[in-house]
Amino acid sequence: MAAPPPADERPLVMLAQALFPEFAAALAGRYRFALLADADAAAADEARALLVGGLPRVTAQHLGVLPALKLVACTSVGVDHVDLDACRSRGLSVTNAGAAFAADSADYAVGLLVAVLRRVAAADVYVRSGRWAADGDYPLTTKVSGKRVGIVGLGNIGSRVARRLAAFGCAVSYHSRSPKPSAPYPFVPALRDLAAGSDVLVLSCALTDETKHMVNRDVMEALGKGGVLVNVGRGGLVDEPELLRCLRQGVIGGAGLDVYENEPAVPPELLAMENVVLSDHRAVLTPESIGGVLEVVIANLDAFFSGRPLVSPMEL
Ligand SMILES: O=CC(=O)O
Repeated sequence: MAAPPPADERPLVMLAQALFPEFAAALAGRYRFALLADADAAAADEARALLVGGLPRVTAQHLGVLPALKLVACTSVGVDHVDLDACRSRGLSVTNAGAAFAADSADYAVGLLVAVLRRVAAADVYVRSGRWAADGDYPLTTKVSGKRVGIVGLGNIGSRVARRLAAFGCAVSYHSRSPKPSAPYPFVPALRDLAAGSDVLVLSCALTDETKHMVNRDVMEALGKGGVLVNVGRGGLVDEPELLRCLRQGVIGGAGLDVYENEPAVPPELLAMENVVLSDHRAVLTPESIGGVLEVVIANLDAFFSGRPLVSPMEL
């Protein structure tokens, strides 16, 4: 009689949603997977780790069907899509992408800043539509080098934005929950004051109950009519209807937006504004960064299942 097949000893990892094929291929040798939406009771009872790929909403109810759960491993930097209160009260560990996306996000923030101040996208449309030959040069735009830039959130991304802009001769200052003793830039305790002293405000902080709608009319009025808002954090950091009003009324001068409050919905009014550069929440996404995140996820899962300290645990 043939011997029974050996038991599959790979640990089970529950998936909040299907993985990118690259992720699935790289992890399949080490782990078994079940998809939360389809998992049977045995898998739900067994799973000690939940892998949250992308930004699907993970509620207390989702967590509640996984009684053995100890780890929520996210592939993103921001974890506002996960009910962190529920994780805290269950004593779950949560990990994020660490610094894997930071360079790409910082590069992109600087790209948006340059694109808005120098009207790169509008000039591109101008040339493509034949208006250069027909109507003459596109109007003059604004110099980037030497601008005063206020960075909101001086973490892995914000600190890289600061370093890049220092090379442009920009005067960088920042606002965050608390001053960073090692940062060589002035800390500004009130966001309104940071906006008042900046030509450009770059948002690179997490979305939390405290930071939701932190950029309100008052902050935009302080930024002023020549001021530009760049957001590579989360749409919810900004009161979006107020942003639309401020752009329409010329309260601020422009915006570079990679994120929105209700993605993938983009307020239609933005589409017609020449002083606004838009993209589809892609600041973090390059094949190189995705490879880096894969390494962080594998390192966290391997550490968890072998009882070693996690690589990128979040403070809850
Ligand atoms: O926005 C992307 C992320 O948080 O990783």
